[in-house]
Amino acid sequence: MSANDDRDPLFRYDDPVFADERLLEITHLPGPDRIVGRDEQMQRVADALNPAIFGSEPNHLFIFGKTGTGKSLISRSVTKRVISEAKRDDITVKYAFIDCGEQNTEASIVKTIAQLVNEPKKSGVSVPDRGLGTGDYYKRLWQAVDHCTDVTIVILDEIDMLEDDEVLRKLSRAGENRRISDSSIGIIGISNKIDFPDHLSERVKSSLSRDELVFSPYDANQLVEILEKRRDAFHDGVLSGDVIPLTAALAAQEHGDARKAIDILRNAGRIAKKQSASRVTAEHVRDAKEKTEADRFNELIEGSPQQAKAILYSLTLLTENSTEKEFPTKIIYNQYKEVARRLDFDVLSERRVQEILQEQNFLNVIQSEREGRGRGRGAHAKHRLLENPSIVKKVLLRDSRLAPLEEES
Ligand SMILES: Nc1ncnc2c1ncn2[C@@H]1O[C@H](COP(=O)(O)OP(=O)(O)OP(=O)(O)O)[C@@H](O)[C@H]1O
Repeated sequence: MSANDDRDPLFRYDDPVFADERLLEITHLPGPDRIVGRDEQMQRVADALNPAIFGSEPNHLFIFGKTGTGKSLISRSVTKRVISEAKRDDITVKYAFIDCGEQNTEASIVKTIAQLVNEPKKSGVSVPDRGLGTGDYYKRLWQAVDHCTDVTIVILDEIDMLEDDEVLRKLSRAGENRRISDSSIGIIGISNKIDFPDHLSERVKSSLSRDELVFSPYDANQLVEILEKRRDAFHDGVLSGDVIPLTAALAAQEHGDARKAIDILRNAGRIAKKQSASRVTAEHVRDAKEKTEADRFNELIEGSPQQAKAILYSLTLLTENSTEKEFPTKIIYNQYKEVARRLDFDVLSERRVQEILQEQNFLNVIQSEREGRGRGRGAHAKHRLLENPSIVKKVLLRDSRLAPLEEES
């Protein structure tokens, strides 16, 4: 009798494809021996954080680069190494990793850092989830930082999504302003937008001295190397010879994006497993690319209201049926009116549609550029999809309220 004979037959207990799928999950932090081609950037981050090892204030640092170029990986990896090195001299370094896309208000950022750092027995304070004003959360943060750590490293991912940059000024000047006396704080800000510092308020710009670092995209060879170092996520012999080079080539098409490469490889394995295939092949990789792009687009529009989806659908129809790529608001509006009627939606005003297009531009779903300058520029903007229309359409039609469009198309 085998070990699985008494298990519930409803489930599967073997995995013929993956040996350890977690190695391909986005939350997985690979060890230094699996990190490829980032020695120089790692050294620069280490230089900025170096004082923390002795309990002194690190230099603040902004890291820029396109998606999937290893910005958060290198920040987290070096921070962890700082923490363990400091520990050898009894220095406590803690870190808070915050995604400003999800938490963008001053109060929620301060609260989260305080909760991550705080040990109530040491600080004598608690940090409740709700019920305090921003000022009170700051007070508890200073208490927590002073009593529970020597150095706190705050990593702010997607820092350009911050609603108010005042939090940067307060965190960076906490020591100087005697908010904290026995501890210090270092900030690592991460962004895809290289011009982000230009948008900081003058107060923050002048008070936040920092180093800056740019991460360039990977080339296809580096992507191959990154994937090779995760090959052990699969059982021996499961990956066909062309799978890794093809995955790397597809991920390098727009820019060398390691996140996309790893996502495609993981999805290819999942598709193969679903089909009960014994090997992952080039065909699985191609299907996985489409799924990866659709999932990514889905993440971008997940929270969007149905009216916004109808507007995007209108832009998709225009894109599909024309050699043009960019369309003025007016044209999109005319198409939208027809789509809204077909869906039995209330028809929004042109001004509202313009606003929604601007929001989608902000979310990086579309790109909007004004034509000329001066007043009324909103109405004269031109918009284009940033994703392949067939993928956009597929994802939009996943929404059951938009599904009737599929039957008619
Ligand atoms: N040099 C590298 N070596 C090994 N794996 C890497 C490397 N760079 C990135 N990765 C992997 O690629 C994925 C994306 O990396 P990461 O999240 O650091 O990118 P990012 O630049 O912060 O992207 P985003 O702006 O989208 O957050 C992660 O799974 C990470 O482990």
